[in-house]
Amino acid sequence: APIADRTTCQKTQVAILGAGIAGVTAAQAVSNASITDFLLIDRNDYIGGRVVNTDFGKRPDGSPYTIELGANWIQGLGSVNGPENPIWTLSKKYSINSTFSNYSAILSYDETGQVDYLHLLDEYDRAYEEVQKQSGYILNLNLQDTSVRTGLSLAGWNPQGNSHAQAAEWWGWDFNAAQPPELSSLLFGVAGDNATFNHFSDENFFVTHQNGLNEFIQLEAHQFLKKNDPRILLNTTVTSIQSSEDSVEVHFENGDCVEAEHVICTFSIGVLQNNVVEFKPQLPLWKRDAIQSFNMGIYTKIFMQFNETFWDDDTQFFLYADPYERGKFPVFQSLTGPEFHQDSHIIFATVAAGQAQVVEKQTDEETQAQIMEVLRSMFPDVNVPDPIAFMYPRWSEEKWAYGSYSNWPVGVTLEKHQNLRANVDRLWFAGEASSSLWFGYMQGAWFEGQEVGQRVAGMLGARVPMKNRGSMRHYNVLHGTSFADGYDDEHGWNVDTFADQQPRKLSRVKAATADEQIPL
Ligand SMILES: Cc1cc2nc3c(=O)[nH]c(=O)nc-3n(C[C@H](O)[C@H](O)[C@H](O)COP(=O)(O)OP(=O)(O)OC[C@H]3O[C@@H](n4cnc5c(N)ncnc54)[C@H](O)[C@@H]3O)c2cc1C
Repeated sequence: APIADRTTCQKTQVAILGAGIAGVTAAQAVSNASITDFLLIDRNDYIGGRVVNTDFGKRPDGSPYTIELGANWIQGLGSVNGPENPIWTLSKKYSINSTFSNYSAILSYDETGQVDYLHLLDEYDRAYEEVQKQSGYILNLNLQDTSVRTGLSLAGWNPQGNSHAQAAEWWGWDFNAAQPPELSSLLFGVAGDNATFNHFSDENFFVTHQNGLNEFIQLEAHQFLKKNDPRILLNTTVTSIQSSEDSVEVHFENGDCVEAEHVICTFSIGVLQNNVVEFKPQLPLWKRDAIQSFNMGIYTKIFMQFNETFWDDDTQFFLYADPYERGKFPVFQSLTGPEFHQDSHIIFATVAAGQAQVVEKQTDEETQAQIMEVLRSMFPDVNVPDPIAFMYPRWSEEKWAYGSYSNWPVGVTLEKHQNLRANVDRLWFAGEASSSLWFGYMQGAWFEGQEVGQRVAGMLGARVPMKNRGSMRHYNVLHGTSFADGYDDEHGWNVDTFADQQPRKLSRVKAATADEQIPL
């Protein structure tokens, strides 16, 4: 638009887009570097992003419980003299209530009722130990990555046609990854598991805090922000991000805009993949490729309150093997035990990936009817009543998330993932998905936000740790394992596969340039 038509944007040094964990830690790092001229912007009306709660059900006095719709566990806590998960540290600092998740307090079921197939969980674990070894070889010897499915098969684990084994596998893999083994990278899936559960520790604490888990993020934010601080802009939806050589303009749905020296974008990759925000000029190919290559998993908790507890209240988990569909209401988790919401008669089901997608498209009534059928088959000797409260979020449809959390797919290399992390000049990216070790977890968002906040502070002249100085590395071109002239008879390649019949072979000596990487 001609200069005269343009509204003048509010100027700031750093605009941080998204006030989830990554946005808050980025702002904190900027603030800790004595840079006070920044803005923290979010379309929601609260700080916390995917750490979000809601009121649910009723206590005897009529008041509701607080339940977590997003992150619920602090995963991998830390050991006495070893490193500690920063989320655990903060949860202790702010006295967030949580309870040890006892994964041995589990019973197994199928469509005929309670059936003990828990030995399959051990069998899966033994196969998974083999997969862990494969991951180590792949990393150390620079071997080609493959899927967790392939790794499990090579380790002798084949749940085909066995619904009990499929339930055990869902419990072992999908419950955390939010995607099935065939969609998960063996190398990075296992390494990510190790980063959380070996580097820190193998415990998970389930948060029951009645002010909501995101209280720790809000209290931490208010260590450096005042109450009603004008630097926080909530209810503000970003529609476009326009980069130029010496500044970045951020435009909002309400017509306002901000001009910043640096912008830190912490939107989920679901948001970035769905083009809700327009980038002008469009992001470079290496960045768009990385964004579109990563996976966003869906993980949905379906909450129910009954007027009685018809399940064993000493048991935390009820594993269900559906005879027809893998992952159909595979786990029910009781919250009525004394360490949770005692006598609340609340239980919730978890679904992930394709099953979550189906459930999120259905009405509450449809889903409730399906769940009741499952519960009545699991407890054939009990008169299972209908729930008195029922609700679940629709993560795949939330315009500010488009999914629950990321999962590393087969085919994304460390370099391609680095392209997801890297800045494009003055535009920086951070969030759980940009963490190569802790993608999918709150701690991933925490570490990435902090690093990028420090880098931006460093660009603005602040003293920051050496390792976080300057632009982030990116790769313009990512090479495959085969050269064009290797597509020959010896490899069964005896016709030309170019659509326009124009062979465009690159020679072995000439490296591809960014231009040549334009998709054919
Ligand atoms: C169902 C579920 C279960 C989970 N379980 C766990 C768990 O048990 N343990 C664990 O460690 N982690 C868990 N996670 C993952 C954890 O919640 C995330 O890793 C973490 O919260 C991500 O933080 P973030 O800052 O990267 O992103 P976000 O929290 O998504 O922050 C990004 C912010 O950007 C805002 N935004 C997006 N688009 C726009 C726009 N156009 N304009 C303005 N603002 C915008 C959003 O509103 C959001 O607040 C779970 C997540 C989900 C959804």
